[in-house]
Amino acid sequence: MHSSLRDLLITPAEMAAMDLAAARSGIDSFLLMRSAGLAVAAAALRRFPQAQRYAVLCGPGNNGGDGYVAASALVESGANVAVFAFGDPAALSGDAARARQLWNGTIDPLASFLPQPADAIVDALFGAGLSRDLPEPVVETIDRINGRDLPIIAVDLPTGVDGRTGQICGAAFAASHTVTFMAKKPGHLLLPGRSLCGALDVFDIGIPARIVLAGGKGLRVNTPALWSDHAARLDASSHKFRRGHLVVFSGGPQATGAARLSAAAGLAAGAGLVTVASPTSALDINAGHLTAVMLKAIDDPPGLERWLEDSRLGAFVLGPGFGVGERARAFALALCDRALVLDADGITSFQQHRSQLFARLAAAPGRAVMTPHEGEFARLFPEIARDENRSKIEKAQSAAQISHATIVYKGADTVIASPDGKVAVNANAPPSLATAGSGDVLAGIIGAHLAQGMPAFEAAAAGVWRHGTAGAKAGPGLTAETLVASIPPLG
Ligand SMILES: NC(=O)C1=CN([C@@H]2O[C@H](COP(=O)(O)OP(=O)(O)OC[C@H]3O[C@@H](n4cnc5c(N)ncnc54)[C@H](OP(=O)(O)O)[C@@H]3O)[C@@H](O)[C@H]2O)[C@@H](O)CC1
Ligand SMILES: [K+]
Repeated sequence: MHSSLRDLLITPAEMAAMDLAAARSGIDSFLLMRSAGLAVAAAALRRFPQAQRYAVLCGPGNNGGDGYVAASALVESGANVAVFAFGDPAALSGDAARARQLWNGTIDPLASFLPQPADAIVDALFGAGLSRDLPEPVVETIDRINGRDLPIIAVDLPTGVDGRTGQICGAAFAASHTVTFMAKKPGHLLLPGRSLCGALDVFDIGIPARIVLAGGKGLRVNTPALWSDHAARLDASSHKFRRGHLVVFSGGPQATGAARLSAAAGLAAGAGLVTVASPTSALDINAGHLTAVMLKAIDDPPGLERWLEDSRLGAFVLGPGFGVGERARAFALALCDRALVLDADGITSFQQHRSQLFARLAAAPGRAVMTPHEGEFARLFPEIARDENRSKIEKAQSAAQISHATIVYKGADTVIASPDGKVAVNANAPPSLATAGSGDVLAGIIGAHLAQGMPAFEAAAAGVWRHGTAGAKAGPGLTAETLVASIPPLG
């Protein structure tokens, strides 16, 4: 695959537009379907050579067309193949009708398909063109097959997974393997779709990279390619590779641990100096637990304003363990024109005061990152959260636009979106990352990046990636402390 396509995400609508552009440039669309079907057949033979029968399930559109090509290729290679169709195969049109003519065997109705113990199933029922909930007979077939521990190769997407959103349209195959074409789709990365794809292969069927790149809207998988330039610049301009002053705000005497965890993560992630800003009432407790991290008493907004006159303070993390309420709002509003990670209680504090925060962020030239998990996202963006039509990517994009902050919409499929339209989906987080204190560590890493001068989107994307890598390195029994110890180098 062309290297520039490796991290690209293409929605089904963009893919359809690219097909048209490819056809207009003189590329024969049937040859694309042929390449797609051959890639599926090759994957089936390579992955499941022990199958006694390949059962190819074909749908009413081009996904089905890929299935007929694959079925013919499998027979040519000597395999035992049976084809089952949903809908009337005689009603196929265009390339799919042409592909069907390649198939010389019988075509049985989908409803008659009885899985056998040594079957491998090729799922070519619906792919990118799925536009509504699956019809009942298809749902019944999926229910009959899922859970029987048969290998399933999905063509493009497991039938039932919406390629734009990753949501399930009534039911979906749980595939062992998915073969898609040219570039990944959002539904391959967003949950629950990602958990249904099995191993994912992206196969180049011959649409020129320039057409694919021109047709994509800049959706990306979060990898170092997105932000490594900024990391390299830091490396070059800082001989110690540690710089910037990060401030993390502590809660009261009963709630200091979260801030210290963020501070420790910030230090481990490369901030040159880290200060915990603590209420006087919690100074002794914080002092008893801090060594390399400094401590400063900050009790109220006037005290904060005076301290902020020191321009060497680079970036701020506000939220972990801080407490919800008026004080959090006053502190956050005072920091909007700086580099700020607003997390946890800092976000929840604005549940009833959203427009005040968004207006301040719109007016302020700072670098703001907000890191809501699903519950916090719904508190700050209730209308967007409720809209079942939008994908998680689209929700994060809308939230970034209306809030004027970079949004890190957390989860196993974290999405990072900036107000100017940049967006990335993260895919390197192990399930064990969902542990107490994990979010505090993430906020600290992003804060360190901001303190080092990275732009907000890149700071956030790099933070999410390093956090995921640290999770993988710390292993299944990770705690927030081992996570901090496992943060990998930035460059
Ligand atoms: N460049 C590429 O990427 C290439 C892609 N290729 C392949 O093409 C696939 C996309 O093909 P596609 O657009 O024909 O869509 P597909 O998924 O077959 O379904 C469409 C059909 O299903 C119907 N339909 C939809 N939902 C339904 C429902 N719930 N219940 C019932 N019917 C429903 C819909 O009818 P309609 O919505 O119009 O009523 C239409 O008839 C793609 O996934 C890949 O495998 C390759 O061939 C080569 C190049
Ligand atoms: K499919």
